[in-house]
Amino acid sequence: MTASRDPDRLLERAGVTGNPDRDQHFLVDERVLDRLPTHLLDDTDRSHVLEIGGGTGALTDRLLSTCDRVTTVERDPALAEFLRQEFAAEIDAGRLTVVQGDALEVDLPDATASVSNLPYGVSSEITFRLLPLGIPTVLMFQREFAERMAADSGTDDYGRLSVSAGHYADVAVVEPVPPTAFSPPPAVESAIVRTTPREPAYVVDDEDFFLRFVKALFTQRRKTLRNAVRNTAHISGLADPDAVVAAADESLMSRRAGDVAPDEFAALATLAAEVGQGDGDG
Ligand SMILES: C[S@@+](CC[C@H](N)C(=O)[O-])C[C@H]1O[C@@H](n2cnc3c(N)ncnc32)[C@H](O)[C@@H]1O
Repeated sequence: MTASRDPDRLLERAGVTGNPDRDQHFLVDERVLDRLPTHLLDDTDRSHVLEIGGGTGALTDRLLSTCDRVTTVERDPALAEFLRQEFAAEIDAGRLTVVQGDALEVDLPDATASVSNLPYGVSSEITFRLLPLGIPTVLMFQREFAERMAADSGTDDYGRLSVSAGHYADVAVVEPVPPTAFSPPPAVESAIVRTTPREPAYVVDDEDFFLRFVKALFTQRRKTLRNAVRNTAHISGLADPDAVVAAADESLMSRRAGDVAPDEFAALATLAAEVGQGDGDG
């Protein structure tokens, strides 16, 4: 990091205070900022790192020190303009691209990894744009969200978020972060999560159906899958849930959603899409 880019000076130069209504909580704890990129595994390809929510550039600066090239996406036009001025030399050298826009809408580049302090209001939507890219990520989340995402089957926190994330990646909470690390401090605790892409054991052709199916089954997490598949057909859109129950492994159907691993859900969703859609469009 260059000394003139310590987080407080960046905030001062940008002339902002951070607006929680716009998901703006800037990291000001230098140790947390320094550690964020180090949570990428050693063998991670750092040739092009994607940052969502550049803010005033405190993390962008760290990424430029540890990675070859960075693209940062920032929705706020004033902050994007500040980043363009502050980092003009890096932009001219072809090491930084600032994209002004909504990370849910802009085309994301072919990055090799992502390190981001995410806007919490849209962290779920952004995560499910990033994970299908199949790249390693280190992301800051609201702590409760992070714990649900990383939860193992059989625990209270395990749910549709853990299954959907676990389908794409191995997920680990690597560091808790207190509100005092941010300006202004958020009302919630935070945590840094590392995701390492994995090849799902079952390729799900229809991701939308998979996510809808898992969501539906977790609305009945205390019922056996046999009952949950039948009772939630109106949510998952299955035309013929009985056909799914008949075709699926009997012992799996006797278990509850909270005890079923992501790969088992993927296999069941693949089967359900094949045999449970009825004759029509499902
Ligand atoms: C939690 S702050 C992090 C800022 C900076 N990276 C840091 O660590 O200090 C999130 C940033 O994301 C921006 N943001 C909010 N919603 C966004 C969206 N949908 N797409 C892109 N950026 C967004 C905010 O303006 C803010 O600068």
